[in-house]
Amino acid sequence: MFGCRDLRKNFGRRPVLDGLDLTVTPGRLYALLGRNGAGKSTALKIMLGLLPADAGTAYLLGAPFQRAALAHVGASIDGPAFYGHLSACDNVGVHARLTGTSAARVEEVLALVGLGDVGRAKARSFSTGMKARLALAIALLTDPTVLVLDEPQNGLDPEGIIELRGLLRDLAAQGRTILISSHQLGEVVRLADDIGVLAGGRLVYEGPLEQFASGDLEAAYLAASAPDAERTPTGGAR
Ligand SMILES: Nc1ncnc2c1ncn2[C@@H]1O[C@H](COP(=O)(O)OP(=O)(O)OP(=O)(O)O)[C@@H](O)[C@H]1O
Repeated sequence: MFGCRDLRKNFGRRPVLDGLDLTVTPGRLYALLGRNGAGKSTALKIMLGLLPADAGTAYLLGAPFQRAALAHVGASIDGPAFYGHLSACDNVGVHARLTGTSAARVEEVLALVGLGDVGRAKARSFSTGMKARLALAIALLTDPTVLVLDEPQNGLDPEGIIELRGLLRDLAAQGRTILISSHQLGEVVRLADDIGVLAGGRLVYEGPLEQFASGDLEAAYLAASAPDAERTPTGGAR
């Protein structure tokens, strides 16, 4: 299992995560949704061991989190970080050397994310969307079974979003476990199988996207994700 149970995290006196339970099903694309500042990045960082929790348990590969399991995880959190003076190829190459991945795989992932033709160009010349693709290439480098992407659609144009959707759908169809975050339901509606809506430090809904609301999805999301919404469990909500 990939997910967490009763995760709690305060920054100062402010609870950001307040008993978060989350479960990502292999082979299904899970989008963690929540407004700006809801705690999505915090949750992802704790689940990847980048930030300590105050309480609760993160699970990776079916067991409580252990650093060694990260060898099976590809992630892009907190936006792309690159060496601007290096080419796309060399940026991915740095990670390839660190992870013992072949040079052939570097070319392969660059092609996979649509950067095959610009591999020699310096990363600092890249648009936001190209940088997002480069971050994805690095995340995919080790052919991970678990993929975690913080707001992967940020900066992508409509064509890029369609390509990302195809790529992530293919990866999910191969049985991989995929968790992405987003603050906009509209962005994930055509991408996710399952969603978790984070508000008030916990999930107010977790389950199949199509069961989230019968009518206006956006209105339902805005109501569910409002920080001051009344937290009364209904239907599939928790
Ligand atoms: N290291 C930190 N120290 C103090 N406060 C923090 C820290 N990291 C995050 N926060 C606060 O915790 C809250 C949740 O932040 P987080 O980045 O997890 O939200 P998010 O849902 O990912 O938001 P966004 O959609 O804007 O990326 C915010 O109020 C943020 O200011």
